[in-house]
Amino acid sequence: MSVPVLETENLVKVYGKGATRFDALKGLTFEIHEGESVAIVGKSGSGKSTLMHLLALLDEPTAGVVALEGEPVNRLKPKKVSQLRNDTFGFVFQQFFLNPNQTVLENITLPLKIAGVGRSERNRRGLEVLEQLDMADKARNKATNLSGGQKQRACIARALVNKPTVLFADEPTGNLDTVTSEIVEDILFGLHRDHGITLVVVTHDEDLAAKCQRRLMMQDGEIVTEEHGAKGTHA
Ligand SMILES: Nc1ncnc2c1ncn2[C@@H]1O[C@H](COP(=O)(O)OP(=O)(O)OP(=O)(O)O)[C@@H](O)[C@H]1O
Repeated sequence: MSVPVLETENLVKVYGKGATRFDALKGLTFEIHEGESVAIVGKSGSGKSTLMHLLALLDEPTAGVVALEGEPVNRLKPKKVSQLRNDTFGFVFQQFFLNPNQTVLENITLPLKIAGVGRSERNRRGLEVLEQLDMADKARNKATNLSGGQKQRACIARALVNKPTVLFADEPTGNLDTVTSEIVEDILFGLHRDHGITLVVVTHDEDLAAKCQRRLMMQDGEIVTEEHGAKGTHA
C-alpha cells in the first residue's frame, strides 16, 4: 500500500498542568491515504479541532508523532514545517478569516504571496481558481461585499490556489444556510472526486460526514469508532 499522506502514532495533547490539566487527545494512531475523504466527528469538546490542528501542523503534540508522507514532522525545523504546511495543505474554516480591506483576489492569493510567487503569476493563478469556482466576476470586490456562500467559495479558492494535496475543512458549512451548504459541499466533494484532493472535514453535520468515505468518531479525546463507506452519492 502507498505511504499514507498523513499518519499519527500515539498522538497525545495535554492542555494546562496540575489542577487545570486537561487530556484533550489520549494517544491516537491512524492513517489517512492520499485521495481519501475523512470526517472527524464527535460532540463538542471531544477533541476534533485539537486533532485537526495537530494533523495540519498548526500545533505540536505533547507526545507522539505526526508524519507527513512518511516523514515524522517533529524532526523538522519550524521553518521547514511552515513551508510544508503552506505547500501541502489548504484550509477552509467556518469563520472565513478573510481580510475585509482586501479584494477577493488579494485574499485568495495570500498563500502564493507567502510562498514568494510574484504578483502577475499570483493574479493569473488566483483568477484561474476563481474561474473554477464561478467567482471570477467577484475578483476585484472587497471581501466584505459578498454573501456567506460567496465568502466560503472565496475561502475554498484561497485553500486551492497552492494546489494542495490535503484540504482541511473545519465546520465548512457551519455558518451557511441549507441551500448554500449544499453548494459548498458539492464543490468540496467535486474537488475530491474530480481532482483527487484528500479531504479532512471536522463537522457536527451528519449529512456532511455521511458523504465522506471514512468517519472517525471521537469521544473524550479518543477515536471510539471508525465507519467506512460514503453513505451518500459520493462513493
Ligand atoms: N488552549 C486550550 N487550553 C485548555 N483547554 C483547551 C484548549 N483548547 C481546547 N481545550 C479543551 O480541549 C477539549 C477539546 O477541544 P476541541 O476544541 O478540540 O474540541 P472540539 O471537539 O473541536 O469541540 P467543538 O465541536 O466545540 O469545536 C475541550 O474540552 C477544550 O475545552
